[in-house]
Amino acid sequence: MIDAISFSSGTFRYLDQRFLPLKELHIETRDYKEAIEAIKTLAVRGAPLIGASAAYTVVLGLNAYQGEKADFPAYFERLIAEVNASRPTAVNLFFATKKMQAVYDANFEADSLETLFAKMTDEAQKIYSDEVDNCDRIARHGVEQLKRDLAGVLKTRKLNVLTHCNTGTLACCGIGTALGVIRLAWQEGLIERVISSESRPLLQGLRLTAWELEHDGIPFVSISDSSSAILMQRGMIDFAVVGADRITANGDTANKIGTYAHAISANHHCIPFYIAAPVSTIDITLSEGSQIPIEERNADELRTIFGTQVATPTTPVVNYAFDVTPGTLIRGIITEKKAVVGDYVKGLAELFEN
Ligand SMILES: CSC[C@H]1O[C@H](OP(=O)(O)O)[C@H](O)[C@@H]1O
Repeated sequence: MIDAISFSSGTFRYLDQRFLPLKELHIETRDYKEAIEAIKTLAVRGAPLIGASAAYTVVLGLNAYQGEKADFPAYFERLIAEVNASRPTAVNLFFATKKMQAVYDANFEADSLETLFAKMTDEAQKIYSDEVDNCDRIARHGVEQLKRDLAGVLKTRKLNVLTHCNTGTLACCGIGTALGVIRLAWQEGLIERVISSESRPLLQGLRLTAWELEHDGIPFVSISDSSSAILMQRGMIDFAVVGADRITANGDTANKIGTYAHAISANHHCIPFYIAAPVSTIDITLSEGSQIPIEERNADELRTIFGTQVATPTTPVVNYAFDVTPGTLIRGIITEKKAVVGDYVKGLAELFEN
């Protein structure tokens, strides 16, 4: 499997995704500020991977602490705030730092700093390994949902699937969320071809999903984001499955910019549109999608293409990194616990009941 991130002996190691697919550059760091910068610049990216990276970043911060135990609470509060400020939309980041905070809250008083830091390091590793396992479960639930919903088509032929951005190992720690569903469906002989939309402006689809699909030998084509509608109109897409950065209690879903347009087209053409995401991406505290903070990124991400100026430096730009697809356009939300279909308020709430 692709080695997107790892943590051992106090060192955070990551594959710098900004240079893929043309260069595979692995970076090692023990500096939490460098790790924060890697998240900010999308050297590491993808909601579940951002969560695991955030947890490892906290551990780097712990290992850098040289002070007395009495002064640690103030240091830790600043550290968590710095990590939380790195990117605003993917709720997995905050899910991870809350998990680290919980270990701190439960053990700070009783433990030495050495013992506490060891427990928090174990928690970070668990966050990572849980996301690896979640991908396998999401893939299974997703394939079973496809077999139910597309049984008619599957009687005569395999399926063509649209996906957006990158939701594979580079984004999720394991086989992927949406791309995990696609990988397992391919292995089970259900997939004819993957349609991977480029995902401007940072091209996670054209660069990263294409790289992962080529790595696996899965047939695909890359398309411009605006081409999905004509392929649907021509019957070239049977379903769509994408990832998520934050899902609210009613099923509204924030995902890479361009997702909403794909969902509108899919709805117009009666093509099922699925979200695949771990429960760690669901923010049950938000009732609907307008409450999700949408990251706006640097205008030069549009004005230049990987260092080549393509618009004037003063061209006005609006650069939202995400959009929100209403739950009403979503056929099902595939999680590691189950596929939630229909009443999202009830179905998503049940995921949090023991
Ligand atoms: C399963 S990753 C979820 C999500 O993260 C990506 O955003 P980014 O590349 O900006 O980190 C994209 O929205 C994926 O669908």
